[in-house]
Amino acid sequence: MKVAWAGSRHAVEVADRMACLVASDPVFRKDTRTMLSRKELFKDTLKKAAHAWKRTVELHLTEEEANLLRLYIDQPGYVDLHWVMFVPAIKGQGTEEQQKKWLTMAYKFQIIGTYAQTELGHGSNVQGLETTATFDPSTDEFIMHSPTLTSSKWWPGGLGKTSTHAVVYARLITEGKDYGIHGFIMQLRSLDDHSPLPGITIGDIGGKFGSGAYNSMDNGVMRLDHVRIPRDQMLMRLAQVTREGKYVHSDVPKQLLYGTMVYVRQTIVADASRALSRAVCIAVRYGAIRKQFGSKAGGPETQVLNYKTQQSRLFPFLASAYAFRFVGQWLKWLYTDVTQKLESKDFSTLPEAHACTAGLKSVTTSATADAIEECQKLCGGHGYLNSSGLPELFAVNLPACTYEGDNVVLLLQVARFLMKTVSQVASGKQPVGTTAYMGNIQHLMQCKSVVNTVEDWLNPAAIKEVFEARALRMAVNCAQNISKAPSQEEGFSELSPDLVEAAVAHVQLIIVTKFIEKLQEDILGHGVKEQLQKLCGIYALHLIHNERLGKLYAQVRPNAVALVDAFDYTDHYLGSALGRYDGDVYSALYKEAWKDPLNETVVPDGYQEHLRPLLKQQLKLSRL
Ligand SMILES: CCCCCCCC/C=C\CCCC(=O)SCCNC(=O)CCNC(=O)[C@H](O)C(C)(C)COP(=O)(O)OP(=O)(O)OC[C@H]1O[C@@H](n2cnc3c(N)ncnc32)[C@H](O)[C@@H]1OP(=O)(O)O
Ligand SMILES: Cc1cc2nc3c(=O)[nH]c(=O)nc-3n(C[C@H](O)[C@H](O)[C@H](O)COP(=O)(O)OP(=O)(O)OC[C@H]3O[C@@H](n4cnc5c(N)ncnc54)[C@H](O)[C@@H]3O)c2cc1C
Repeated sequence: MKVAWAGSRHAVEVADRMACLVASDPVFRKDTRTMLSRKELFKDTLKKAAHAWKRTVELHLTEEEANLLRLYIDQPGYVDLHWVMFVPAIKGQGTEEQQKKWLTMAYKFQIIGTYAQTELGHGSNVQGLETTATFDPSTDEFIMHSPTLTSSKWWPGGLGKTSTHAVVYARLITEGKDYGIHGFIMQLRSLDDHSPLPGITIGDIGGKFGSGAYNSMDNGVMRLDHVRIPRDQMLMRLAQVTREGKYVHSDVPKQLLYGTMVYVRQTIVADASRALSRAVCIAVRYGAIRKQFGSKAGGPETQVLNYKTQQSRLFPFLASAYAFRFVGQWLKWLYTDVTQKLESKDFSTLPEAHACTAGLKSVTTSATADAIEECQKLCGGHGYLNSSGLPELFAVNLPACTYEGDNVVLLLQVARFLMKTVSQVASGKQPVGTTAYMGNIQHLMQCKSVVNTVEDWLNPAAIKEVFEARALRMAVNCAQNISKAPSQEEGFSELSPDLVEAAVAHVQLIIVTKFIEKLQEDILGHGVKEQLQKLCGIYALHLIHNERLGKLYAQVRPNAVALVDAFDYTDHYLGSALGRYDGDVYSALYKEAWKDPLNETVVPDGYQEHLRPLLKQQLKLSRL
């Protein structure tokens, strides 16, 4: 099962090696992280990042190994933005010459970069950004400026205190005309003393939800006051400004400006499955250790994992973790495929790649955030302790519903793609890829489900048909209602809640389909495929019909702990007293409690000033 989860034996081996490297290095300790002040936490993040880079160089780690090392360190920081957004933005939007110049420095960490798109006033509406980049032909420079308070860059990770450079998104103005949003490479801080360059006001935007968690990241604010940069720092793969100030568009679609977001959304699906699997791992393992109530005859107490209510709340998450993992692996393939096509100037699959990444990012991150919260409840009181690992896991993953595109905004993008496809089907065009099922419109609009029993839910063809019919009928229904509205725009707006539901149904169909396709591969190991079939059935059935699932849960229960062990997480990475591999939960909780700074003294600070006088006064009064 470990191989099925990781994707290959090689993937299991590399992941194990990197996880152990992190777990055995004292610099990467994280058990007291939630007790650090913001300043201590930030410094700790800088230390870990520098140490990780040192180890990467010393051990000549490959890119795959270095990425895993960073993952297992498990502490958001500026390096994430550098590798996940700054470097890909230059790769996707820079010319070959620009890539050579900037990536050479970025790969050696001679510069640290971030992705500065969002502003105080606009995040979702990228076309509404206000920062300007005005070309000055007299000096061959762009003047980068924040004309209003709301144009202040706001949120970019690493911007607050760390980044020396950024890809800054701004409205390009040349020859008096506004050509809309483009990317520019800007140096922000001195490479000698790290002070902001003239005209740049920069800082951190302040503390965020939860202790520890995303507070390790210095999300930043930046104002620009007529800062000049050379013309060749405009990212020029999509469009160029000539020496004379002429705007020239390349023969690539302008949507490639959003390419970095497509890339990151794809990686976020993998992050979501990992976060969900961690929460499920904690809740399942703890559920096997925790016992409450016994039989009336005074027999042994029951493992809480044996309660049917616990299973019906928890096993759909276990199934979802596997479902998201497999769809994430497929999405990575889709992204690689579309990138190769783009390189040979085939842009035909770009809309589908956008819809798939946007939709899967939305559905998986929303489900994951909800599931982590529920896992906290599934662990009872102890789940609420920081030492359970769940509060921090929740706080770190909750913003994934917002960053890289608010989930509802992205689902509306999927809906727009679906409405277009429905109208193309109506005019006789055969849909392809993940919308190919829409071509079967006659049958799917009328067919009746053959699913009656739990066993039917293990029949892939039956499952697929149910999901296809549901998704298609919801999409067609929306399209018909939009066509009755006074205008397409008004109809879309009025029906947006239904459109979001139709988009979710389409995305769930993709997830179910990819799970089924996974089951058609050669899967080694005794009983592995059978367990995965049951999980696939649970994933599909819990979305459609919450009844009849008990039988499947009972079949999964004997292997529940093994199914979470297959995630192959070290105790260091899981970071949970409740989810420990050895099950020694109570000693761990007890030990963790004593690490809290409040326990450094037996009598707390503040006793002399506030507690003692109060108690003495009350004592005096009671004696009167
Ligand atoms: C423990 C450590 C973990 C490490 C993990 C690290 C990860 C990093 C962590 C955090 C980083 C977070 C970084 C950020 O958040 S960066 C900022 C991200 N911002 C957004 O995502 C903004 C969302 N908004 C948008 O994407 C767009 O504005 C929009 C909603 C898509 C609307 O755009 P616009 O107004 O231009 O467009 P239209 O709706 O009119 O669409 C025009 C056509 O373009 C097509 N389109 C839109 N987007 C794309 C795309 N990305 N790719 C391809 N095509 C796209 C759209 O479908 C329209 O096409 P049509 O044919 O219908 O005209
Ligand atoms: C932790 C974190 C890290 C981030 N890192 C970065 C970074 O490194 N670089 C960067 O540039 N940005 C970053 N961001 C910003 C992030 O990308 C934006 O916050 C995100 O895109 C959402 O935009 P918004 O904040 O403008 O939300 P808003 O658009 O203001 O959303 C507010 C509400 O309005 C709704 N809404 C908005 N538009 C519509 C619509 N058309 N139809 C229906 N409902 C709508 C949304 O669903 C939401 O409920 C980060 C954000 C967070 C939280």
